[in-house]
Amino acid sequence: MTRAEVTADRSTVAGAARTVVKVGSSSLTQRGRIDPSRIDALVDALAARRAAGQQVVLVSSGAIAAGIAPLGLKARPRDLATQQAAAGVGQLLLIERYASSFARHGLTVGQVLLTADDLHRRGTYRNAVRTLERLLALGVIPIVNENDTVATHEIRFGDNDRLAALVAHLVLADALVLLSDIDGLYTSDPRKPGAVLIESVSDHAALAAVRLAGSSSSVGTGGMATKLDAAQIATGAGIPVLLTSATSVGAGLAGTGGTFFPPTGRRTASRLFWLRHATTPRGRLELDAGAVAAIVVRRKSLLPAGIVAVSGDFAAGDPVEIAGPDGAIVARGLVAFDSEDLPGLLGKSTGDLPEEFRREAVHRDDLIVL
Ligand SMILES: Nc1ncnc2c1ncn2[C@@H]1O[C@H](COP(=O)(O)OP(=O)(O)O)[C@@H](O)[C@H]1O
Ligand SMILES: N[C@@H](CCC(=O)OP(=O)(O)O)C(=O)O
Repeated sequence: MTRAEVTADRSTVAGAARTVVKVGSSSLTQRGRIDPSRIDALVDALAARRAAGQQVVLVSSGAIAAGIAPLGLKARPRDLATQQAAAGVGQLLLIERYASSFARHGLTVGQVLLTADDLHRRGTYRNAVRTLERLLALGVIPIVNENDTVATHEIRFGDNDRLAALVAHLVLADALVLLSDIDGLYTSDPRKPGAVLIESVSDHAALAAVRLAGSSSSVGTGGMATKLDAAQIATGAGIPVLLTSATSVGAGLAGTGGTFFPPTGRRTASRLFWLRHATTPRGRLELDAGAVAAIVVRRKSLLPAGIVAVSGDFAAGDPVEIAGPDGAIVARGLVAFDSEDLPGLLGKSTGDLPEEFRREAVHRDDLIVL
């Protein structure tokens, strides 16, 4: 790609009518507390964007990190219950601070806390979309975080980089800007000599050569790997991504600096887009060859008759992976039965099923072929 083309692509970030901006814990907090000056600097840049008539959705981490000092803790807690308690304390302080900082610009904020389950279920997915759209229409800045006080390891989005990519898809954003404590992706650990900033990534396969280290901060969770996963999810949904430092947010929103990821796929409004990227399917269905052909080639629903084995512990509505006779994963879907009910139904044609179980195991509207 020539430099001129890269520049043209980057202009999509500057001109985006709707942008999702994600900021990490390390860029908002210091020594277990919110750093008000960093919040103000971020808010000033986002408010300037709004003043230019562009919409912004902020995905902000920092709930756990902001709760550390107020709880008298020395470091980020390791156990889930204390993390959840810290998030309960820190999220409130964070939103309070954002609200007063945006108020300096005459802007109102709205808190949106999501769990992965909210996006799995059709009803709550639509609610989330509707609420975000209405907040934006009302001129509010939505501030999204994972609902950490109830999210356990099994039901987490994984990290807020992934959450930001899914939110960008949810609101059909025109750009995703990931802000961190580093000014972009480097060829190797930027704390060591020899690392070079990568300006643009149009071929995700080429990233295999990049050496990724963990987070350099004591409060960040994912390091670079989760940012690259997020960039891949968003660009695959047609959304350009810019990865830059929170201190360069103004330049980043103007499309300069950082690492740019041009879109690789088409824009899609599919509710099931997230399913392709769901971190942890709750179970697995193994099919016979006929059932694989039915769902993959003929795009039919999956009936209990075509399932030969079930594993995992799941409830109706949960995401499961679907494998062929050779064990290869061919699809993902939202299963319509609890795991304890399915084994007794396998191989039976619909007419032979007890009346209360006479339905598809995975409806084709809830199925995504990989
Ligand atoms: N190849 C790399 N390029 C850039 N940063 C890297 C790389 N490998 C590891 N990192 C580290 O990843 C960190 C950012 O991740 P993290 O701390 O989780 O951020 P955040 O809290 O902003 O989400 C950087 O501070 C950097 O030290
Ligand atoms: N939801 C968590 C953030 C988890 C997370 O991904 O943090 P980070 O790596 O700083 O973006 C919190 O607010 O503490």
